[in-house]
Amino acid sequence: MINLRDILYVRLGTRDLEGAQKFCTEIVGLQAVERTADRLYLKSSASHHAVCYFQGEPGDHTVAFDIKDWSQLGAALAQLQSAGVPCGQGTAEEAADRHVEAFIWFNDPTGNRIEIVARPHDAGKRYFPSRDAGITGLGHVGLCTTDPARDQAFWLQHFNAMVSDWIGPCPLLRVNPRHHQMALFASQRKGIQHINFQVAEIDDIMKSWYFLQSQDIRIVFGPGRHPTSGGNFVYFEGHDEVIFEYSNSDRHIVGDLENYRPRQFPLHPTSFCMWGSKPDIAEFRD
Ligand SMILES: O=C/C=C/C(C(=O)O)=C(/O)C(=O)O
Ligand SMILES: [Fe+2]
Repeated sequence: MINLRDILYVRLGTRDLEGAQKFCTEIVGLQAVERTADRLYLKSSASHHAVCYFQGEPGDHTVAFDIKDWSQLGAALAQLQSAGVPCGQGTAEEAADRHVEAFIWFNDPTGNRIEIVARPHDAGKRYFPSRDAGITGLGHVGLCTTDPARDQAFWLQHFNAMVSDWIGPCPLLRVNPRHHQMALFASQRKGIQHINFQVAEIDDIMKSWYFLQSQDIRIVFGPGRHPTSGGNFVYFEGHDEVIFEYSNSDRHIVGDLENYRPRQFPLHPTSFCMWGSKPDIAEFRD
């Protein structure tokens, strides 16, 4: 069993680093902390970064989690290798690029690239955004899956992942008490379906909703409220058509875990939004 602690960062290929920087700083409210000819690092908390754009193919996505016990990284790789999962050890140069001490990578059964990180670097500096969106940190990703049941079984077999709720066949998974760090949404493709940043309060979501509209940003869902995590949300389309979400979900699964039963929500619009907002997102349509 590989014990993960939390989601740490995403890596996104782009052919336009300048556009990514403009969108993420001026619209999303992330802080650019480092920019080279082929890299852009953006932060949303005390961690060195939450998003790294690299010069590459749009759609080339990676999601990283940090491992609870850094000494178990080798054992994690051995477990994945012996199960025949495509995986490998990151080089020292690749670790430096990620601002971590060490990492391994693997592909989930859909083909999503996942990295498991040991000893990620803290910044020693506060997150100081250029736009006050109220962001408190990277919350979760929606990850595309070509077979939700198969990929759920994979995550439950190898990791400390637990199902918090389902929408249709799609599980919302947690590796710590927060309601979810990853949701697997059925799709024809691999890659990140949306990137969630947590914000402090509903006011931040509504202020952003007005702000995004004033900037002609395409709102693709919300404002609304998820019955699953209980969070208020707004989703919008960003650079390279990547979808971003702000939400203020504060549901934690704690207490009598033995008897916790994940709730099954039907694949129906009310399971995505209890206020009646309709998503304009392929994977959220029933
Ligand atoms: O609309 C479905 C998504 C639900 C939630 C939630 O409960 O917060 C997400 O944000 C998600 O799974 O991405
Ligand atoms: Fe989400």
